[in-house]
Amino acid sequence: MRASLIQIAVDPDEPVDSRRERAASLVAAQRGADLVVLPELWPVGAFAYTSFEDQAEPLTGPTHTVMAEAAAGAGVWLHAGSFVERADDGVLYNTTLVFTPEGERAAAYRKIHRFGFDQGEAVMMGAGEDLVTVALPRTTLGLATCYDLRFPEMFRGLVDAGAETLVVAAGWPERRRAHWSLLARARAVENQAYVLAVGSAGTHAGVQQAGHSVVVDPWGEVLAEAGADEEVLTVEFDPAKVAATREQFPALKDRRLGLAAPRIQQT
Ligand SMILES: O=C(O)CCC(=O)C(=O)O
Repeated sequence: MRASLIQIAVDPDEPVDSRRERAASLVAAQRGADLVVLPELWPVGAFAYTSFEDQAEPLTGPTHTVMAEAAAGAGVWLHAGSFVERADDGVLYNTTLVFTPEGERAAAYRKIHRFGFDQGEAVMMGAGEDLVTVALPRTTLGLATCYDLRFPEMFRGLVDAGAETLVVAAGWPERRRAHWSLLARARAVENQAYVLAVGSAGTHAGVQQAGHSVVVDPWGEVLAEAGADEEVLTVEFDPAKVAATREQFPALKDRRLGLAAPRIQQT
């Protein structure tokens, strides 16, 4: 399979509509790829909290329209990163869209773990409740967004639901880049799955982005890694390696705690 990770730069001086069109052009240029992935909140910027209300869109708003057309135009599976969704009840969500090569929406995932502790996204947005997987012809994707990367139990849940390729769309800050690289590899090794982690470039509301999108194989080897600036990271990977790794080194079969309610000894 060939995947293209579009590490788009978010420049506050670039109008959102222009960036949407630019993202669509970048997707169009990936014809021939099986899967194209964009990062978290690239239309508005992951840390541009003061713009969330103004830039919120319904599920089928402008980002949905432009990305559906881009997927169909390029004939690719498109993980369109995430955007600020305003639900019918007015609640905002950090929502990821996935489209088929025909431009049909295959999935929508609302970020489960909101970042910011007592501010920003954590107080401005609702939390998703559902784990989401998407069956492609040769692999099953498990969807995660940025801060989700810190929660291994979520990834184990995705693996239990059949995910073999874990896609993390992020707007990860440069100052915690070491965590990004380490956690992406950890999630791949512990789940014996591919990890496609795509970040953004540029500076969102003063927060320098880490870039360094990375693709890790089920053995923990880094297959490809981007630099800090805008770029498209293209990688070929063999989905069959997930089953082969799980068969050759069947650590997932040795799990104990999921089998029954664990006994807890407290002294
Ligand atoms: O966990 C982190 O260090 C970064 C998370 C984040 O920036 C986000 O979820 O938007």
